[in-house]
Amino acid sequence: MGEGTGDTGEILRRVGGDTPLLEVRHVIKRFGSFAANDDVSLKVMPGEIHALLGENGAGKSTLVKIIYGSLQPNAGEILWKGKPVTVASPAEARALGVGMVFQHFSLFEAMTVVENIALALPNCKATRELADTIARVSANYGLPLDPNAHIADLSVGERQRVEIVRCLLQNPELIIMDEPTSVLTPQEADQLFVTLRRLAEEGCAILYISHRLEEVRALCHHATIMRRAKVVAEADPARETVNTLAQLMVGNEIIRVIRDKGRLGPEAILLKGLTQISQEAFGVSLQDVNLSVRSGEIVAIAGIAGNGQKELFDALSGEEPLEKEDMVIFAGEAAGLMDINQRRLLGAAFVPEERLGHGAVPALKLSENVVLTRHGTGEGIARRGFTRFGKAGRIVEKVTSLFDVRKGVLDPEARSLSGGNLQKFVVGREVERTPKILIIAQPTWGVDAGAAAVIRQSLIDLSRKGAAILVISQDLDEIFEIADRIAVISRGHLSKAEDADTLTPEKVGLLMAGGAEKKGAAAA
Ligand SMILES: Nc1ncnc2c1ncn2[C@@H]1O[C@H](COP(=O)(O)OP(=O)(O)OP(=O)(O)O)[C@@H](O)[C@H]1O
Repeated sequence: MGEGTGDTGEILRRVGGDTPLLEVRHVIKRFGSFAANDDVSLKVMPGEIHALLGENGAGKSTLVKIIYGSLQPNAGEILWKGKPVTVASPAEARALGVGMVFQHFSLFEAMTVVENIALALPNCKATRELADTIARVSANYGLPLDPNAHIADLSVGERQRVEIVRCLLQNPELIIMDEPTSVLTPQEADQLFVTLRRLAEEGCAILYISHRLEEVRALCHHATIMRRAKVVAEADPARETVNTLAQLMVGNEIIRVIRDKGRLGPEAILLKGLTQISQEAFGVSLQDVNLSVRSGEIVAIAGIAGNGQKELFDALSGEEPLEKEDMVIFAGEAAGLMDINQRRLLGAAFVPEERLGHGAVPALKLSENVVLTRHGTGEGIARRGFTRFGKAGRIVEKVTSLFDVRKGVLDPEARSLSGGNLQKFVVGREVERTPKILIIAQPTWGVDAGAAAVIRQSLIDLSRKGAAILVISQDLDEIFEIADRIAVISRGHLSKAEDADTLTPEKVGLLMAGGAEKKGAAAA
C-alpha cells in the first residue's frame, strides 16, 4: 500500500477543513436527447486525491469538463469552498484555482514549450525567465523538459509533461487529471505519484481519472464510481481489490486474456538495417534497426516515450519514405518506398498512438473514417468511382458490436466519442479487416479494464489466425500479457527481440530506464 493511502478523516485534520473544496450537486448534461451526466453529485475535500472511475463513456470527462467550465450543465449546481459558482469558461475555472491536465492534448504543435505555457498564463510572455522557471519546476517535479523544444518534435509522454507543468505553474487548489499515467513508464508514473502526494500534503486536491486500478488503490483517498451517466458507488480504494473496483465500474466480471501458443508461419515483417536520420530538431534517428516478425506471433517493442517509437511507426506506415526500399519488407515485398495505401494493399494495417487527428479525423463521421482508411485497398469500399457508404456503415455497426463501442447516435463524428470508445473503434476498424500484418501503437491507451481485455484478446486471436503483429507499447503489464517476444527501443536502437517467457518486467524496465539515463547524459 502506498504511503499516501490513509483515511479521509486524517487528511481533513491535516489540512484543517470540513467544507468541501468542490461540491457538484445533481448535475445533468445532455447532448441532444442523450444524457452523458444524469443527476451526478460529488464532493472533493482539500488535500484529497479523489478518483473518478467508470467504464468508457460513463461520463467522467463530461463531468470534469463541466467543473473546468468548458461545458455548461443543463441542470445542477457547483459549489466552490461552500459557495455556489457558475463556471462559464476555463479561464473562470483557472481564476477560481482549478487546473486541468487533458486526456487529449491541447498544445499548439508549431510552437515551443515555453510559448505554449506563456499562452495559458495571464499576461505572460515567453521570456527567458519563464523558460528558466519551466526548466526548474519541471526538474523539481521529476518531469524534465526542454523549454525551447517544439511541441511537434515531442513524444506523447513529453507533451503530457508540458500539460502537467503548465498546470502546476498556475498554482491550482484543485488539479483535474484525465488519465495522467497512461503514457508514462512505471518509473515516470512513480515519480508523478510522489509529486501528487506532495501536492496533496500541501492542501491541493486532485481529481484523478484513471483506468489503472492498482495505481488508484495505491494513490487515491476516495473514489466516486460512475456507470452509464450516473454515480453508482463511492469507495475507499485502499479497502477494495482491483477486481471489486472493476466490478463496481462495469457491473460484471472482466474477461481473462488467454494466450495460447500460436503456430508460426513465414516471416511477414522484416526490418533490415532500418536507418533513418531524423530531420526534426529534437527527433530521434533510427539506427540500424533489425527485426523479424513471423505470421502467428506478436512482438512487442517496449520503451520510454521519445526513444524513437514515433519515428519507427512513421517508417513502418509509410508516413516517412525511407532511403532504401528493402529496409522494410512486408510479406516478402520491399515496401520502404511505398506510401501507406500501397502498404495496406500488401495486407498491412496501422493503428497510431494518437487516435484523434491521426487515427481518426475528428470532424468526420465514423463511416467516413472507415472510407478514408479503406479507400483504395481493394476491399470494396470504392467501386467504379463510387464510394459505398452503406458498406462503410455496416462496418461501423460490426465494429461497434464486436468492440462494444458506446455512442449516442448510430454514426457520430469521431470527436464526439469518449476517448476509450474512440480507441476501441480505431483498433476494431483495423482488426476487422483481418490484416496479415498489424502495426499498432499503445493499443489500450485510455481504455477501461474490461475493454482492454477485449482488445488484447482480439490481438492474440488475430495473430493466431496468422497475422504478424508488432505492438509498440509502454505498458509492461500489457506487453507481458500478449507478447510472444519483446524488444526494447532506446535512443533509436532496438535490442534483440527475446522470448517473453525468458524475461521479467523488471529486466525490461531496466533496459528501458538504462536507455533513458544515457539519453539524459547525452543531453546534459
Ligand atoms: N459533444 C458530444 N456530443 C455528443 N455526445 C457526446 C459528446 N461528448 C460526449 N458525448 C457522449 O457522452 C458519453 C460520455 O462521454 P465521456 O467522454 O464523458 O465518457 P468518459 O467516462 O470520460 O469515457 P472514457 O473513459 O472513454 O474517456 C459518451 O457516450 C459520449 O459519446
